[in-house]
Amino acid sequence: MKDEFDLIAKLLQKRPPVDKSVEVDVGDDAAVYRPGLGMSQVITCDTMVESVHFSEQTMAPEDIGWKGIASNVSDIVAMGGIPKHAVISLAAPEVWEEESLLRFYDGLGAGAKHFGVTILGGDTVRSMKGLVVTITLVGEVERDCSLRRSNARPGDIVFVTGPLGGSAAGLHLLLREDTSEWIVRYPSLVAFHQRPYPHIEAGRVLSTLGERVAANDVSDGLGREAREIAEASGVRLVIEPSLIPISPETVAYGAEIGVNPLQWAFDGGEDYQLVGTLPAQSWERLLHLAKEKEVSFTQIGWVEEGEVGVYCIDEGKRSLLSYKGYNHFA
Ligand SMILES: Nc1ncnc2c1ncn2[C@@H]1O[C@H](COP(=O)(O)OP(=O)(O)OP(=O)(O)O)[C@@H](O)[C@H]1O
Ligand SMILES: Cc1ncc(C[n+]2csc(CCOP(=O)(O)O)c2C)c(N)n1
Ligand SMILES: [Mg+2]
Ligand SMILES: [Mg+2]
Ligand SMILES: [Mg+2]
Repeated sequence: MKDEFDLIAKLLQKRPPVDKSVEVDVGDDAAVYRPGLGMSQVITCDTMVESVHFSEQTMAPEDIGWKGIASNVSDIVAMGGIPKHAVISLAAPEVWEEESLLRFYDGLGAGAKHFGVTILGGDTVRSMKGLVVTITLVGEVERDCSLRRSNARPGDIVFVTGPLGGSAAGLHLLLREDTSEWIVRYPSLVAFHQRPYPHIEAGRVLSTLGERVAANDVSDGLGREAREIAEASGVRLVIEPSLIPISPETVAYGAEIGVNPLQWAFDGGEDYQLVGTLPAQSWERLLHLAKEKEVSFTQIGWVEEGEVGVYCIDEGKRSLLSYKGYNHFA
């Protein structure tokens, strides 16, 4: 690369085309877009830091780009929204040469295309150590239809949208010294970690249901995300661990190395499924709509009155959840 501007020009060739809601595209001081009529705007940002969120051993440059988009899409999905436009802040050290940065943008562009996101700009600077990627994503949701963490009430059903713990199992496998032989045996675990697929339709089914729905995406582990719903709503969530969907390969890998896969589900994070609650009388209608949209919802528990928190139920006995989830500063 000749310089910063030459690099930006090359990176921009990797992004999907913009739609007609964009009034001013990349190339000016800021981008301008038109929000959908009658829609509320949703905005989120997430950062990925080398050695914290990924390393050379765990993710190829393309995977970092894909996962950066996916983790932001996941937060828009958790509000029931449609992801729309993103800006990308990139701080790259010298060791990240042009070829690797272009590969990072290949993954970013593929993710953006898959999730229907346009890239409207960003910022490119030098970092002294480690790659740092911050993505800001805007989306939209029908007015007053967003999925709030504070929406859970006693009597509701607690659900998740897909298997949990797979990403943490994949990370465990990728960090092994003898990783290559395990990758061949458990490819789906590597995919859970490197290529998460938040389900936009799952969030959309929930936000267009016309019901009171709470939701949170599982970035920090089921234990942490469920607790955030319990605390925001002032209720008790009761989870039956045997109902938590865990993929067969996650179970098999856990059994082989002597780890209870529930630990990955509760504490691992980065699964980017939803955990949420909704009134029990709407459950059958949700399942019917979900079938049409090819998304899955699994009941894992229910909401009760009582001391705020997350409880697990085992043979009829409730105990306070001991799993804490991922915490950057703990
Ligand atoms: N530095 C910050 N300044 C202002 N608000 C922040 C900051 N960091 C987090 N928040 C806000 O705090 C809330 C919780 O943030 P958190 O990052 O835990 O949520 P999340 O994005 O769902 O989780 P994750 O980052 O694990 O995906 C969000 O509403 C977020 O916007
Ligand atoms: C090399 C390496 N070591 C550890 C982890 C695990 N990890 C890092 S951040 C995070 C929570 C989600 O991030 P955030 O809360 O910032 O959205 C998790 C589970 C990883 N992915 N790669
Ligand atoms: Mg966040
Ligand atoms: Mg979130
Ligand atoms: Mg987090």
